[in-house]
Amino acid sequence: MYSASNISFRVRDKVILQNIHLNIEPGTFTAIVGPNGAGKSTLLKVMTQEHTHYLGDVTINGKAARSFTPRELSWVRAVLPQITTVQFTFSVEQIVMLGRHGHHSTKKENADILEEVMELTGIGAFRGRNFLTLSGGEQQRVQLARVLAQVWEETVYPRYILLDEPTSSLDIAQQQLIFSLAKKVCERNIGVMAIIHDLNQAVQFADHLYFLRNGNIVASGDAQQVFTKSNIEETFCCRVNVYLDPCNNCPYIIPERTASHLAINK
Ligand SMILES: Nc1ncnc2c1ncn2[C@@H]1O[C@H](COP(=O)(O)OP(=O)(O)OP(=O)(O)O)[C@@H](O)[C@H]1O
Repeated sequence: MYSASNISFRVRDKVILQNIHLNIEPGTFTAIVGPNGAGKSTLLKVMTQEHTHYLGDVTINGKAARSFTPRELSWVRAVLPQITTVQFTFSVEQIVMLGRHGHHSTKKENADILEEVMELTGIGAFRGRNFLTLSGGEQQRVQLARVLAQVWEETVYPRYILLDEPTSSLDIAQQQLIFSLAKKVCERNIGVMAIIHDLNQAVQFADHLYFLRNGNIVASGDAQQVFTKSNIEETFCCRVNVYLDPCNNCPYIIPERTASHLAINK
């Protein structure tokens, strides 16, 4: 399990996270939702050890995250940030292979992993292309393949991937594809944590959801437990109606068009 216990984080006198408890179970999909500025990306950066001056404990498979070397961290968790900038002319294959950096694998093992993740993410057709010439959706699938390559090997310990809004700027089909792929890799005993803005997507894919507001977890549980009108309205200050989608057998929301949300929680 990947756990955050009693995490608080501040920048100068500004409190950004307060007493956060969060678990990512291996083989499951955990979604973090919350309004802009709630602290979601900061929480992800604390989990990944990009931010280290936090209070509380982050543990990965029972071991303090602070005690991992950067290389050890790279074996156990991979991160897809909101924006990944590539400045140089890398081929698609080269980008995916960056995920194998730091591993002690043979050339053959790396080549096999490359093939598997490229096939899963459907990027084989442009393996030799300059990454910068790909569309936004194609680039994001390549970046996902890189992240998967990093934690693909079956190991005795569970691995994790952490995704920060992986589908912003993608069309609806590409969004569904990215989340479907992330959900599928849970089958390899990989725990997935994703920051998701689209609540309907979060509830469709997540086994467990955390609602974050003003640096606090205000609700957590499975969809049935937390995806309620009151939780959503209080967290997002927006009036919504919750319905049941008979196709996916999961709830979905439609926000109200009125400006009455401005009066919520003020
Ligand atoms: N280095 C910093 N200095 C000051 N304030 C910061 C710093 N980093 C983050 N913050 C503030 O902390 C709050 C949480 O930021 P964070 O990026 O974690 O929010 P978020 O929930 O990911 O937002 P969004 O959905 O808009 O991406 C914001 O108010 C942000 O301005």
